[in-house]
Amino acid sequence: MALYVQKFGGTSVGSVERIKAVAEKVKGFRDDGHQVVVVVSAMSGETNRLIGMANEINDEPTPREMDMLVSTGEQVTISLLALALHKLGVPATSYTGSQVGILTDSAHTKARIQRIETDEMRDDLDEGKVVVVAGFQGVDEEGNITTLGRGGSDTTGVALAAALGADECQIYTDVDGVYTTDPRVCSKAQRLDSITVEEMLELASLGSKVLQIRSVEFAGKYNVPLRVLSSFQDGPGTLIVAESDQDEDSMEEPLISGIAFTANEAKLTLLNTPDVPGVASRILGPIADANIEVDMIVQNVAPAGDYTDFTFTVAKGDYKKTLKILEEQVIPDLGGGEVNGDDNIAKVSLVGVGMRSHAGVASKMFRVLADENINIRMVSTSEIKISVVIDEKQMELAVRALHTAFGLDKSDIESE
Ligand SMILES: Nc1ncnc2c1ncn2[C@@H]1O[C@H](COP(=O)(O)OP(=O)(O)O)[C@@H](O)[C@H]1O
Ligand SMILES: N[C@@H](CC(=O)OP(=O)(O)O)C(=O)O
Repeated sequence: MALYVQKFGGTSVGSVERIKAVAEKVKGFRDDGHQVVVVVSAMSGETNRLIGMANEINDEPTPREMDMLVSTGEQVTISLLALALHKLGVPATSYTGSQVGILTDSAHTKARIQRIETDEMRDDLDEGKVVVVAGFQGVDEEGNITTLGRGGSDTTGVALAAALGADECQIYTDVDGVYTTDPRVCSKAQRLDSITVEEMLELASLGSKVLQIRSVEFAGKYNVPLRVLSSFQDGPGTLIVAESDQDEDSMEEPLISGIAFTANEAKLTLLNTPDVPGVASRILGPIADANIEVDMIVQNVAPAGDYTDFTFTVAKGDYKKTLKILEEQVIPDLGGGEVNGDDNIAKVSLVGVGMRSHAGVASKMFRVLADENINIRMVSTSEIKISVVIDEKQMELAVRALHTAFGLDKSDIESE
């Protein structure tokens, strides 16, 4: 007998028929003698619908009320799934995050889990019940409902699996695993049997939507066996593994494991800023004070005592606010300069632990993009990733060209 935490995403519970299909799947595991805790998201589109209504009423909604509102999406699906399980003769009880004891800090809309009470879940499991938990939500010390950030049900799933010491956390979604890149953009993308925690962290943080980054962090930190699978077809999915657990066959790692991309950033350049100590902090300080996260940063080298350009990226949603801070606070403070902004950019990233031991990945990447006439505007690297910023309209072309050039296309692998 194993204990599984199974998380079903929005598409997997997107209709009454699909909820019934999830109930059948869960019943199958229980009939095989396993204990199951199910975490569900809201029906696909529901969270956006709720946010849209709030924005129609108030364009600056308070985070506490937003959490109160958006947490209702998951309350619908937990009860419907419990009812579907009852209909199949399976005893099941549904719980909101607050009822099940998912305690978080008070950072509304991006709360972090601090503690999970497991006693009630364990009692239910021991009584042979399926436990159905609302993903994406928790409760703070004062009893306020909180949410964990978009895509947060993945994190609920992995956190519950860690707290319960589950044998595996299974993330059921609308693709049958983690692919070399988003299969919706590149039809030649192929499913990976396994991927390391580190690589998955990079892919998630660089835009691959398949897992929320914090769920991967949790899995790494608490050693939770984590698998991504399809809700709609059987198959082994993709196992997220610690690097040391990779099997012998994969010792000769591929150079690149995956390609991530996002069009969700904007670029800002301060031209003609004085090149003296302290300037970077005077530019980025007010931005940090406004709680805006900065991603890539590039400062041009200037001759001593001269002027320089300073470029950085922020989330597209923070673009206008950042522009305003630069124009109204930073430029007057620096006593000069000019702002240049662009929110039609995309970031494309190659990720792979194999990069550590191979030179020349960046130069090959740049050559492939040059051959496609794609201009690179910014570059950033780490030990296992290279990211470039390019024009948004060339994003998909870049992803496909790089996918082919780095030997990731389906036909390349199949013919090996
Ligand atoms: N490398 C990747 N592998 C698999 N899917 C990816 C990848 N990058 C992006 N995706 C996208 O992630 C989607 C699944 O995530 P999401 O829509 O959040 O699912 P859910 O609603 O089940 O949580 C897929 O439909 C796919 O388009
Ligand atoms: N419903 C929430 C939480 C979530 O995780 O959804 P999904 O599993 O469909 O990505 C959201 O839309 O962000």
